[in-house]
Amino acid sequence: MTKKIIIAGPRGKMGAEAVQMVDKEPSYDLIACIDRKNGGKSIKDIQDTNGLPALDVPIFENPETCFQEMDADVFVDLTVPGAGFEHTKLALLYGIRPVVGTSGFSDDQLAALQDLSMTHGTGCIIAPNFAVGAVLMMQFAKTAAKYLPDVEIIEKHHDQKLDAPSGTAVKTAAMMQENRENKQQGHPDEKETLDGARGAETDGIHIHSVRLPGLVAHQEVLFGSPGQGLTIKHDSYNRASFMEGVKLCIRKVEDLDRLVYGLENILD
Ligand SMILES: NC(=O)C1=CN([C@@H]2O[C@H](COP(=O)(O)OP(=O)(O)OC[C@H]3O[C@@H](n4cnc5c(N)ncnc54)[C@H](OP(=O)(O)O)[C@@H]3O)[C@@H](O)[C@H]2O)C=CC1
Ligand SMILES: O=C(O)C1=N[C@H](C(=O)O)C[C@H](O)C1
Repeated sequence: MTKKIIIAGPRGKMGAEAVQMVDKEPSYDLIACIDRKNGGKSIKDIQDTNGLPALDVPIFENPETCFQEMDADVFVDLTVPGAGFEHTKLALLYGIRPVVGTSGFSDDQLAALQDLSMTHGTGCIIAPNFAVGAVLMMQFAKTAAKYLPDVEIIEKHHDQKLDAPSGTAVKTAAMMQENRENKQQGHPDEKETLDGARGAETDGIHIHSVRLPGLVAHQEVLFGSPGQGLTIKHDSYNRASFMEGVKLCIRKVEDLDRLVYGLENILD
């Protein structure tokens, strides 16, 4: 059966990639987009932005009007945390299943969406990373953390990224923490002579964020123990790397009646 899809953020790097992917998939129908700057136009009016095709798909500025007027099955959000949170709440209220790639939600925002999804019995997937290789990296890191509790994360992204650390790094740390003994790393008396030298820290795990032009999305998880090291590394070289994961979420969200956080929970 054809899946009717709404995408928010179509002019963005990920949004434009998702519009192209949905357009090419015979069983998907892109019925609308949400874009705060182009309400009343259609995708063909803004074609060529990040390679958008000339599609006769209406654009809504107001997400609520879009969800009210368009009878969609799935809503895909690829925007920024503030707008993404509001969009996702509204989609759940209107019974449209959200697939959210937007990163940077707070724990409170995640908990609020979890509650809303549960209350309405409407499935929702929030995936910090849609690339299957990245999800495997996180799972391998989780396994390794049981045996090698000394670990640091280096994540590297393009220099247009708004949030740091990346959603992937935060999720990797949380997954490792499920398996890792609590541990103070480094010298107990260590001092930063330059603020931030040791990166950010969550549950004793340090995360270092690199932002450079030319990069897409890359992460290394470095484990150390006396006399040995282990590095688990993943690279996304382009945004097509995320699209199989988006498709998987669009397929799986239909069967859910609650929020799932992370692609690893729905991999076949
Ligand atoms: N889960 C995953 O696998 C991946 C997730 N991401 C995440 O997806 C999100 C988008 O990434 P990317 O495409 O690279 O980012 P871009 O900056 O290229 O695109 C973001 C889009 O969101 C729009 N936007 C910004 N602010 C608002 C707002 N307040 N309301 C509505 N729309 C807004 C922007 O439009 P405007 O011009 O109006 O600002 C733009 O079209 C990020 O959170 C990123 O971390 C990225 C890659 C993979
Ligand atoms: O902004 C990006 O580009 C990416 N964001 C996600 C994140 O914050 O982890 C996923 C991927 O790393 C690309």
